[in-house]
Amino acid sequence: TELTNHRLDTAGFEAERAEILQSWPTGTGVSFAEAVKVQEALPTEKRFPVALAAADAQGMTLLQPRAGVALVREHAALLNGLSPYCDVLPTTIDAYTRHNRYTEAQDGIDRSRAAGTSLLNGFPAVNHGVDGCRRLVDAVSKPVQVRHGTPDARLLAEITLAAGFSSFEGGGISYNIPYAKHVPLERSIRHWQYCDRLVGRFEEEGVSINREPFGPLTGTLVPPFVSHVVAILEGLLALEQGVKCITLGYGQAGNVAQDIAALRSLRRLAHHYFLNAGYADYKLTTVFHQWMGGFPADEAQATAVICLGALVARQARATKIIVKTPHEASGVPTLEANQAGLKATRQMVNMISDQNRVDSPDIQMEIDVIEAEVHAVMREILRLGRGDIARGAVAAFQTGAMDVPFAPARANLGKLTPVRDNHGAIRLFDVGNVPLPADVLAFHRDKIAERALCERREPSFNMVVDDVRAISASKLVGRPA
Ligand SMILES: CCC[C@H]1O[C@@H](n2cnc3c(N)ncnc32)[C@H](O)[C@@H]1O
Repeated sequence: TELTNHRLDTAGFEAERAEILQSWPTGTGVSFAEAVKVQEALPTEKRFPVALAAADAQGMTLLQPRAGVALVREHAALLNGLSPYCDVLPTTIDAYTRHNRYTEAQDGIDRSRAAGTSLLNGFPAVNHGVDGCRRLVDAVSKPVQVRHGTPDARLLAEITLAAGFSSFEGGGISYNIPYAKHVPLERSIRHWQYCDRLVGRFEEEGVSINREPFGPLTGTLVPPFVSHVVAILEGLLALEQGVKCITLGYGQAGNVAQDIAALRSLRRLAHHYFLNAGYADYKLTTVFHQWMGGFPADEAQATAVICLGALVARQARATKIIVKTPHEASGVPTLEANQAGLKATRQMVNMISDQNRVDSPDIQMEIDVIEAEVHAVMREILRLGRGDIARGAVAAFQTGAMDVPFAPARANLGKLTPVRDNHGAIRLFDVGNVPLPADVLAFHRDKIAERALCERREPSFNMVVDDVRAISASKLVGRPA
């Protein structure tokens, strides 16, 4: 049946559920009635929606690391090592599981056991099953979220939610375009309607589960409007399936005014589109991801990047920060490196929290530009989808009206090309087929011309390449050698 943005019907959902739970042996351990009981038994200090609502009400910013290792006991020990330095916990899922390659994940578990150390780049939750995941949730003392990159996360959602995880990251666009190559967008959006419907079913039983679309996308010079449109679409798709607790995200790009503007505009735009679509019964929070691009290998320099992200997130009053580590350039961080990133972030957040928010004309100008861009693209999506945003999203990626820079997916056109301006803000070197208004295009052109003049070189793809490498080379703008 054709993809539409309508709540999945019960019969269809149940039929699909039976099929999903048969797709791997651990699926047979899932019972929805039992899952509701496990969720109901969670103490409030282990509920993600409660932590988010409290932080939002008090204007606090929660710290969350990423972390995931192969075996239950080691992963629990890792999370308990991080817990004193953060407010909410992750469980980063391994790459095999993200592509439903559970046989290889099992092999990774067996080899990790034999080696006495994790040989996977995350926690293989599907293979550990409900029992293993419940042991993990019982072993920690803070809310735990599933963080991954899975186009088909249906079984992962069933197992982890049945075990007491109370937040689930991802979406049908944000976990396809940056994470997959050959998965049709219709398919991943449809799979995530299932995940959102499952969360909606928990909500109907009085159990709230947080959903967090993946904001940063490719994390490489992504213009704020591009990630905002995906976030808003995935928020709308989730609301239609009965999700009530939504966190929308944004990945730090580097220019302080633009990043603050991006986070503030994200909240306003989301409410605008959610309310316009007729939803009112939801809780919205925001998450700021510290720099997602290339990191300096030097740990002191990497810590500076982490601190810049902490400052901006707190200035923008993000509800949550995803914290990086000084090992970002090398791979899966050690416990100590992860703790270091959290401690530096906490120090910065504390020092900023007592201060008033900085405001500047730059911030409002960036907000105006982002809002004009988001409205232009959302209008096109609604036109292409004849009012249906699921169909409109698919069509927009086909025409290039939506286009994520440096994305691997075949579903993505890849014509839009970003570049930094003279102050490091993300501008458009090539707008591709994105239908932006003429005055906005002129704004981008002028800002890039300013840099070209200053660097005495023509705007070119060399600037883009220089920018992609700049922060690893301890700069923001990729100045010519
Ligand atoms: C959004 C995903 C990219 C980020 O996710 C981090 N990441 C991936 N896997 C793990 C892991 N197993 N433990 C701690 N961090 C991890 C990377 O470093 C990067 O920052």
